[in-house]
Amino acid sequence: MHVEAVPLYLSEVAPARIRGGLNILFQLNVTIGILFATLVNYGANKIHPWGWRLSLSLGSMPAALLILCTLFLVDTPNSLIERGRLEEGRAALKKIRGTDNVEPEFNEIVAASRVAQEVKRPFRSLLRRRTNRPQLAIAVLLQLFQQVAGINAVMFYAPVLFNTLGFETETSLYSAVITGGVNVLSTLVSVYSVDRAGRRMLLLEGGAYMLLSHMAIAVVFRIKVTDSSDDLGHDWAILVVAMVCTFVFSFAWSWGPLAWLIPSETFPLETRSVGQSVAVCVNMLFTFVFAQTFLSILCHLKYTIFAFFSVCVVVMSLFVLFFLPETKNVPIEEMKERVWKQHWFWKRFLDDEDNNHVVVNGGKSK
Ligand SMILES: OC[C@H]1O[C@](O)(CO)[C@@H](O)[C@@H]1O
Repeated sequence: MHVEAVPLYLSEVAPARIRGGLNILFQLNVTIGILFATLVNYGANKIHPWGWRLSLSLGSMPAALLILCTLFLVDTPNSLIERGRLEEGRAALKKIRGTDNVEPEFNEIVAASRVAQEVKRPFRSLLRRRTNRPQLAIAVLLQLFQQVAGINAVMFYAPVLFNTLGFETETSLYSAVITGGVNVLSTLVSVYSVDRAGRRMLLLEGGAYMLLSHMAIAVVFRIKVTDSSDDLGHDWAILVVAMVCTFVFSFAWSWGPLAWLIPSETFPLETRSVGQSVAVCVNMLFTFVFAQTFLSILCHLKYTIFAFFSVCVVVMSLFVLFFLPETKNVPIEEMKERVWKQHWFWKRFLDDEDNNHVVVNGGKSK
């Protein structure tokens, strides 16, 4: 529930010019959580025989903190207005913008909420109406791509992977702490640059480095890991660790945070919550599938799994190049006019909708 609600909440309250950076604070906290968990595992590994109990139970701490902090949150103006609480919505908008001059934005949200109220079944509308296809396709594909790029092969199994490269258990856990630290630092890069460089640029650049690192790992495994020995040798193992860090570094400034940010800012109000839920569902489904299958896939496919990740990165980068519109600095309720209706491919879905209105309204276009 938090994964669905937090990116949406952040995108709705943020002013357009810093929306990306603010939204990415969500993923930053995910990465801090992962680092924290890895550090706990590193320490708990030394406590016999009950260290694992400590590892598991400490997971409740961030959950408790989340519940506590949620008590202090106010509703977003968009949500208040959508539920008909106009004056409260206006007051919330003034409060979060720090100015009384909010009428233009208030009117935009009111207009969006009128359209939203006409949609009685958002989930059905999301799946059936052509006009929702662009956002739905992008949300689903970004989540799918984020996972097939191989991040959780690394995040979940880094210690096992490093172990198979010949590192001791302790060194493997330590290496996982390093990748966790790289993950946090690089997400900070994204917070800083997403509203300057734009979403497309980060995804394309990140993709290039991810490709490079996957290919390098595939080549090293191909050359050095044979059936008779799984031990790479010190220098090669260090090279692989460096490439894993490069991969995590480039993922964390690009696909990691942006697969959450973009769906949360592109859906119109009427399908925003349900669209984000679909995105979360796809992400969790593929995370689960990877968690369950990666080790046996690695045993069977060996180095070719990294070749597979490389192909995925090429496909997802081509998708960004041709099909992902830039949403930097565009106010969230203006996406339809300024983004979708201008895009060479996706605009046909909205043109059809306008034509339908003309027919339905007997020639009176809305
Ligand atoms: O930081 C890496 C983590 O981020 C996610 O992609 C979520 O955005 C997880 O699937 C992964 O474990």
